[in-house]
Amino acid sequence: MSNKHHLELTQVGMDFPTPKGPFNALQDVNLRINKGEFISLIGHSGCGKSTVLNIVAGLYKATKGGVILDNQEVNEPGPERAVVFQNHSLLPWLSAYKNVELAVKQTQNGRSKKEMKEWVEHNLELVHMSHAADKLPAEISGGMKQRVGIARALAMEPKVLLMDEPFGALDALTRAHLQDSVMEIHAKLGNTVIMITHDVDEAVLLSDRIVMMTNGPAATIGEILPIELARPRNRIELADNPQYNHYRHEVLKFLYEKQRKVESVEEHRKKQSEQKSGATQINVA
Ligand SMILES: Nc1ncnc2c1ncn2[C@@H]1O[C@H](COP(=O)(O)OP(=O)(O)OP(=O)(O)O)[C@@H](O)[C@H]1O
Repeated sequence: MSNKHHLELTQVGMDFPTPKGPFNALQDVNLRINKGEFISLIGHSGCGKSTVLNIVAGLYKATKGGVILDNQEVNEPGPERAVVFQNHSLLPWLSAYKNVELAVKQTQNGRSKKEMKEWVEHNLELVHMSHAADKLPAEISGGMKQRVGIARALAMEPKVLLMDEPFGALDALTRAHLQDSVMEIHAKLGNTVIMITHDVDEAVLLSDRIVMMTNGPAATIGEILPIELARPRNRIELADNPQYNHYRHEVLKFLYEKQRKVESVEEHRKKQSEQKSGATQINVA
């Protein structure tokens, strides 16, 4: 069997059951991702980005098509696909160290006590959180909690790191620091990453390719923009780089000309609450 592509989404479609009948959120989503690629998903609120991510995570089952990771069909959540959500989701009664340790214990890691300690410490070090290893989530800032969430995901040694607006709730400066850390970690570990973002600069700075989604219903991939900027990337140098600005412009053009959102935020929220009525809650920006 061919192993050319590491992660493949083929003809993925998703219908959600609603009181008014099935709602076709996604249609014909096709994407081939290579090992080590950093992919951003961008598109207007409600287009289906989280649905795509949740299908890759194995949290949702596509109603059409499917996902293959290293020649194996994805049918359920697994430690080889770790997820980082916008709201860290750390266990509040466990220290940063214990939160990471618990995640590692859930994988079949076969580490001795000493190796486990070294591994947890190593992952906290990667996200620059060694100094706060013994703090509870309530004792650290939002940015620090997000760092621990990333350490926890990385410590599981996932083949694919899935991030749903990981920096969405952070102030601009903290966000910039975390983006730099994620770029550093990606350069070091070479994980495959899929990240949802609403931030055009973040998408251009971090990605190898930006996947731009059309508005729903029946949302799909509208365009894919390869970002051919040399790494390591420096945000200050890139601010004056014409190629960087060209990429930014392409994404903005897609979002605000080609896929201009006609629906107001109010209409979107109303529609969402009607559709869900008791279904799983998702984050709305
Ligand atoms: N469990 C569900 N039941 C019914 N409809 C749903 C469900 N989950 C999502 N939807 C609908 O599917 C569409 C895509 O939702 P999704 O959350 O994937 O969008 P998104 O692009 O991630 O949005 P945002 O950027 O606001 O987080 C929306 O119209 C949403 O209302």
